[in-house]
Amino acid sequence: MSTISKPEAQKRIAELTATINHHNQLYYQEDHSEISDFEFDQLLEELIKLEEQFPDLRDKNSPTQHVGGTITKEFETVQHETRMLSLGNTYSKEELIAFDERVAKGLGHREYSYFCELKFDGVAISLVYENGELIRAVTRGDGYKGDDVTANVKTIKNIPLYLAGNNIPDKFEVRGEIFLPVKEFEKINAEKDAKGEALLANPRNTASGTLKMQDSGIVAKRRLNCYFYQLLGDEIGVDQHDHAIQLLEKWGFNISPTYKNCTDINSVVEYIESWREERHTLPLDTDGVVLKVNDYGQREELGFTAKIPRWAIAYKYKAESAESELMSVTYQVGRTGAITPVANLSPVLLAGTTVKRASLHNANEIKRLDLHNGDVVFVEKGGEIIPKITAVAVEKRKSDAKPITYITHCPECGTELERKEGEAKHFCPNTSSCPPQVLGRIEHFVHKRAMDIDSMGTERIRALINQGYVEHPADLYELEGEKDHLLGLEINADQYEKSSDGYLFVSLKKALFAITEGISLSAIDQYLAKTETLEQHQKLQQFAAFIEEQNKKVALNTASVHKLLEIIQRLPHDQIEDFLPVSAVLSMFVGNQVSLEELHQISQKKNTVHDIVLAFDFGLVREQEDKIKRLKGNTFQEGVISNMLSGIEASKEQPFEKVLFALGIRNIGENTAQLLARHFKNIHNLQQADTEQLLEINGVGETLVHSIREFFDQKENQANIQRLKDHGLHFEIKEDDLPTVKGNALEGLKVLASGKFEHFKRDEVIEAIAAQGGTYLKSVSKNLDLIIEGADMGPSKKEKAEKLGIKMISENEFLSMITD
Ligand SMILES: NC(=O)c1ccc[n+]([C@@H]2O[C@H](COP(=O)([O-])OP(=O)(O)OC[C@H]3O[C@@H](n4cnc5c(N)ncnc54)[C@H](O)[C@@H]3O)[C@@H](O)[C@H]2O)c1
Ligand SMILES: [Zn+2]
Repeated sequence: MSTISKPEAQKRIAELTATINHHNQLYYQEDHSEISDFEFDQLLEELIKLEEQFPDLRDKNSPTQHVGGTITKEFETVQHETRMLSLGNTYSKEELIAFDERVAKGLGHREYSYFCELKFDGVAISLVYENGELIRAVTRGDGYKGDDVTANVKTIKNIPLYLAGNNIPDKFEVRGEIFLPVKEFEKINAEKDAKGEALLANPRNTASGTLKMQDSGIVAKRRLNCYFYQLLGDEIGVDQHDHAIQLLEKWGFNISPTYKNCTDINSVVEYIESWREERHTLPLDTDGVVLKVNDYGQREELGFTAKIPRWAIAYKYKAESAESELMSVTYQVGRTGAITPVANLSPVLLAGTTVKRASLHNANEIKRLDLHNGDVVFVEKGGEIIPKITAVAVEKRKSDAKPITYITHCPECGTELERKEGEAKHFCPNTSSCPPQVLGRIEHFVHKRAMDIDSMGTERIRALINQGYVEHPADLYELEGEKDHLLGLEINADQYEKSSDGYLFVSLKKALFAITEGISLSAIDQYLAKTETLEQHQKLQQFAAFIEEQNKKVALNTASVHKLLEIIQRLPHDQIEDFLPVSAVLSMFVGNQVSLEELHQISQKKNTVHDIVLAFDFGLVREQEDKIKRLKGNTFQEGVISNMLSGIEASKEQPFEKVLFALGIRNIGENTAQLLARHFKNIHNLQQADTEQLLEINGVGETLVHSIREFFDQKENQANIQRLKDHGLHFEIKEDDLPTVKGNALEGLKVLASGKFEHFKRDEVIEAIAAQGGTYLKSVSKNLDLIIEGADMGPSKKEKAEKLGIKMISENEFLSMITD
């Protein structure tokens, strides 16, 4: 043990306490972390050790003495009947064995076994059931009392609201971990990315934030899930954990099938090892293994400390770290114009996947790391999905390595970048014609929920933008006239990439395909997959051996590869993993008609091979043309073009509310667009509305008023609306767009609507019921007169309604009732 004087210890304890409290507050209250779990656990461990060394310096409020969370003011506070504890944790096998020795000693060396489960990385929840019905769901809070989040938890599909079966105790409590499946998390982020919104950091924080939302409707959409791991109650009739888990399974609770009973610590270690990599295939994030003494009697003998049980411990997997080389920094322009620097790395294997890139977030991060070209860096994949660079091996830096300098101009459109006071990110201010920003606008416009134009995926839109066909949505309605030029236009899928200096690169795969003969794309794909972790020049060198294996035109193909290698040598150092400079490849095909330097320069201004070739007046023979064709991306074909054009034509029939949403006015979502469309009936009224009139509408606030003003104040927007109008889009409401009809079809009736509806949103059904003289009730009870049954109405609700003999009608029956 290190020697530290008492005053020093006192000072350090105060520091650690403040830091840990700060991170706890962030983690539990704000669903955000500034340091990794490992770093956090190390701080806590240091504090525990100091307090052990100087027991009289241990404050009863120390973070070592209570669980990290607290309750909030937003929910009702509920006292837990049994305290919700934390778990001790360790990252080392030695400590695991030490734990086992304490258990053995505590039990007087009698036989015992461990129940092993994965440690699910989500949010702890306690559910109380009475008479087979879920009556309360409470968060862990400070361990003694938590937040009542019942309404939110009830929206989680596989949490049973009612239990069916025999011998279910009148009252019991079950605990588990609410989580967001990784797939759902990725889906949410993909949607956010498409809208140019900030991405969520990880599934745990997202789950935690979701559970604390005030609107259960939004919670329901997030598709949370839950695994259960503990059963509590006076009359549950089991005295072993494995039996309790089996009971829970029988009663219909969701149990992760990954658990295992282990009779000694060695098989626990085997269990841990068997899941170290395999856990990445599970539907949720896990960060370790929890082992618990299986027998309840033995648990009681071992007891608890202030914060953790002595009969259980969590073994946590340390985030893996790997060494890699920084090849280059490229800059991505988001759909909102935000610039994100990306580190291109030599590929390394990390936590089950090959990593080639790491996010650098912003200029501050590059400064913080003091990144230089060619640096050897450490990458880590923690709770976050995208790997990050944690440090630089400065001692390995070459003496002539240049520091990375941040770009000053947008790599997409050349506009000078801006950075607002107090903001970390740089922005491209050219919202109207910077290609990724235009892309964001067009993608939003054609979206299913907006103008609903088919056959216009991201790549196709990008192609149309990059090649100057589309800048504003109104341009779409003029594509018909360009029909002939569209045929054969290159769709530059993922095969191109721009280097930090703006040079055009093409994928290695396409390049190898184009320079060789008789070797298929899929064979090249397989070769690249096999050599994934090699450095790029090794991939190229070993490709010669692969050519021999393929045994097709060996001499010719080998010569081509050598020539390519030689040409690449002559170009500047900039590298992008798995991409090659287009100029290098093209120069192999066009012979001496133009110099490599000239080609390279032009590739800085162009976005596709097609564009570059068009820039010269080459005299090419058939064979050369064929080679160039092999290098190009997919092109627009007849069928796609006609689908696209008829989709564009059909979109003219979209109602005003969809058009309004499609315009992409900031802060006008789908619902707001609908609200405004129905209220103002046409775009003219909306534009003329003064602040007061706008604020009168329920759901419209200052921010929205500002966005509306800002939008209409721009002349360009006015002009574009006019163009869209000229093309026949609807800028006023048609009366039959309105579903709410006044009448007395439900006079005096108590009505509930349940499930999903085709023609109504949640509050619209309620509105429609009220408009017909009915009273809306929230739950199924014998007071109800009528239930309108939507799709996917909860089975337990339905069963209860049937039992009570309440009349149920379908959405269509309801529609004809109110329109008669
Ligand atoms: N990065 C940060 O800033 C920061 C800040 C605070 C806390 N943290 C992290 O939060 C955790 C500490 O919080 P804690 O006190 O909740 O401890 P813990 O999360 O390590 O352990 C207790 C919790 O584990 C959960 N759990 C998951 N699977 C389980 C299973 N199979 N059986 C039993 N329980 C299971 C339960 O919700 C239980 O409440 C640590 O992982 C710590 O690194 C990080
Ligand atoms: Zn730009």
